[in-house]
Amino acid sequence: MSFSSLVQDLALRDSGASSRRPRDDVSTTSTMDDRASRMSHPSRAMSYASTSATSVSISGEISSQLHGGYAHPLARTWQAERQLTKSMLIYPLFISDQDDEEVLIPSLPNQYRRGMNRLVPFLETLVHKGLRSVILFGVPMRQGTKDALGTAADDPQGPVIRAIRLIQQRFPHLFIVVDVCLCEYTSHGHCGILKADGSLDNGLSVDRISDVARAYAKAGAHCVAPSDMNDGRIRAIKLKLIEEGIAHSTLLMSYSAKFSTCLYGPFRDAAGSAPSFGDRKCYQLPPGGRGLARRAIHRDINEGADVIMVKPANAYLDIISDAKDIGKHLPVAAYQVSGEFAMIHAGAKAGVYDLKAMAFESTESILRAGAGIIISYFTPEFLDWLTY
Ligand SMILES: NCc1[nH]cc(CCC(=O)O)c1CC(=O)O
Ligand SMILES: [Zn+2]
Ligand SMILES: [Zn+2]
Repeated sequence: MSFSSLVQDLALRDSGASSRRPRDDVSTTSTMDDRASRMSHPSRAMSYASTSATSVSISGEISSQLHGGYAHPLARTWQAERQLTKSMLIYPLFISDQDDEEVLIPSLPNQYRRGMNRLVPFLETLVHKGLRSVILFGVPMRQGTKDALGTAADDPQGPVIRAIRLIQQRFPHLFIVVDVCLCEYTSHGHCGILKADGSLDNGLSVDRISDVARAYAKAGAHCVAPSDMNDGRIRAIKLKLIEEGIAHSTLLMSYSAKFSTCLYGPFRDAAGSAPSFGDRKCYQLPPGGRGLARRAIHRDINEGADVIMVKPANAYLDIISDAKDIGKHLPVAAYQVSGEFAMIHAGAKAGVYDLKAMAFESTESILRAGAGIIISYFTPEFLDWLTY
């Protein structure tokens, strides 16, 4: 049989099939019974046999038939290398030093800044729905708490250390990540200690940041995640965890590829961490700097990071893919940041798309790029939307 007559033959058989049932609605109307009867249909079996009998390679008209591979909803899930599950999600919490506070953050839809006394009832509901992990950000609201050294960051009576202890005690199965940075605690709002000329003093900053990380880990954090971007902080933190005898039980997640972006605006509103002068362009990465991100990822792996993070996520999928490629032996995390979340909400509100559909699509694209851990403000919604 010639190739063209084979194709004609297959086309005829196909049109025979479509006389029983319209071809196009396979995905919506096919039932298992329907499927089973088609599978065992003798003419079907013959057409497969005749395909292999001729030495036609799987090309052209035959390999162009893709729809069968994803007609069924289950088959569609098989097309993704990773399925979104509840255990991939980390939920950001803003913890204020005003114990009774529960204040909506205007630029960050449905997100609140909460004091200690509001934490347990709020988390109770989420834990019941399957929440596995949170990332904590401390927000000192009290006047006079901030200084040039960010002293309040590791205050044992400050919101973060108290929240670590409380959460660990009340929700022993919740994995506690703590963001480690000074910008929420410094009077100038930068992510470290400054020199007289206003630039970061890398040595002093790394020393201070690693002390803060050690304090959080000692208080019971399962994971410390430095977001400051000072050079060499991963190594310094790892050494202090080893010195403290807790390196074996503390995960070190590095914000390795953290870009300087306009997408952190709502977070800075929430945490009150906008710099009082200048910007973060000399320590956070320039958005075009793919090579720089690759170098930072390599460096942090060599310095002892257990997980590498890319942030923001959706506009940086190539970086996530690079991270997966460079860090073959490490899990990759991605942070869908405040501005991305606010943007998705704004689009939905403007009628551009359905919020849930976009929440899933944006998250699935992050997984597709290579991340297996996602820090997401959509976590409470996903706990409702996902079954496991
Ligand atoms: N170092 C602080 C920090 N840690 C996490 C975020 C951003 C998170 C978000 O936008 O959701 C920021 C903001 C910044 O660097 O200015
Ligand atoms: Zn910072
Ligand atoms: Zn931070």
